[in-house]
Amino acid sequence: MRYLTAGESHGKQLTTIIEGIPARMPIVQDDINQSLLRRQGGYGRGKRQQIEKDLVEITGGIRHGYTLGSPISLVINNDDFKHWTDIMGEDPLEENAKIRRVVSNPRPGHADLNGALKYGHRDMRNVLERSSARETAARVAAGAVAKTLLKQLGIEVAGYVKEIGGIRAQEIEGLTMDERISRSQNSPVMVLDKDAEQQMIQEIDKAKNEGDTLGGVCEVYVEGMPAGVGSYVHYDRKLDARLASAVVSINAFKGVEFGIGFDAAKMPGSDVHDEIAWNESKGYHRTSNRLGGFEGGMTSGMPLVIRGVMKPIPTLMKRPLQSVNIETKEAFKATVERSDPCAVPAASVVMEHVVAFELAKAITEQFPSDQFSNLKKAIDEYREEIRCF
Ligand SMILES: Cc1cc2nc3c(=O)[nH]c(=O)nc-3n(C[C@H](O)[C@H](O)[C@H](O)COP(=O)(O)O)c2cc1C
Ligand SMILES: C=C(O[C@@H]1CC(C(=O)O)=C[C@@H](OP(=O)(O)O)[C@H]1O)C(=O)O
Repeated sequence: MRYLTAGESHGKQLTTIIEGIPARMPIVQDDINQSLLRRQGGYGRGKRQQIEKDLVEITGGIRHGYTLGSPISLVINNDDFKHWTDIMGEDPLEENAKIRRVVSNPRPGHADLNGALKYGHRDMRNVLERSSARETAARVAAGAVAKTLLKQLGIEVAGYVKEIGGIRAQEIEGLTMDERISRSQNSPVMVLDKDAEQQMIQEIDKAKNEGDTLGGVCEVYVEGMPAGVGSYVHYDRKLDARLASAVVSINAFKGVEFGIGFDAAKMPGSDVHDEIAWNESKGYHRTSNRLGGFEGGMTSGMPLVIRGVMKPIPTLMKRPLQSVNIETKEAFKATVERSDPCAVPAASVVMEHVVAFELAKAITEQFPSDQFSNLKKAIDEYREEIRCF
């Protein structure tokens, strides 16, 4: 499986093309829309989300509610485009450059300057339009298709917020998967811990009033992955490594950890590793899950626990960062009209979908996947095989 996306933030639309989804898999368009709507929500979003209503149009690869095995193409319109036709529409005339509002002021913390240097764009709108996290809508659409596949194989993926602006959600023992999903989806900041929720809202409001922004940590929790998905034989087949790459590829994500993650550095080995046990009903399992469900680049059969850290949004409303105009070389402060004060809740939805895509990809590589029924049968047989191993 693989996917590509195309489209600019204020252009006409975003397109996703997904290749490798098995044929004859049932799929519901509204499930993709639910994922898109979740990504648009979350406390701390800016004014753009009031303009957009992300709904997917299926333009290829699905017929009468089933996948065909051919590439799936999905389109999401940018409703804001109607306000940007002069700037983003087709207009080759140089004298209209003013109308196109050429961007010569690179914003720190964005792709603007590095992208301009690399591609030679003197109008950095050509960089920022594509490097914008608007593209994550197209990625969520791809991930929603992957989630549909996983769910029908008994694998559930939940994404939620773990930390915002230094406020950390407490771990709640014994939550079921359904509780994780419903708690996060019924929380304005998409967090499982109700006490932390109120504090996070206060911190976001404070940052917003001060014209500042907040980052945080998102967690993705996965149940139902059989042991042995991924591989130890090559660096590029290690599933944890692939997930790390996918998570850091989300805009503004700066790091990843699995299970206890960076805390492992402070602990002795006896407190870090997960001991192996066996019983008739579960087969092999671990008595703890500190390593977050991965050993040797493969799943261990325990729930996957993956966290990603998001830096605070770089566009600051009242505390603009210092930069340099690329035409005049004069210093200026990067002012803006609109930006998200905190997009960590929305980013938790993006991370959930990005993780789902990598898991579905690994599964379809490992098991026969031309037809969905064959994939399902193969996974069921494999689960039984490893239970009796
Ligand atoms: C869901 C989401 C929404 C974002 N919204 C904004 C925003 O409104 N303003 C902004 O300056 N950056 C926003 N960002 C962050 C930028 O896209 C990101 O900092 C930029 O692409 C630079 O990428 P890098 O931090 O990965 O280097 C958002 C990121 C995500 C994931
Ligand atoms: C459009 C989205 O996020 C955008 C991501 C983004 C950025 O720089 O990454 C900047 C903002 O763009 P705008 O200036 O158009 O408001 C966000 O709104 C979205 O998530 O759908």
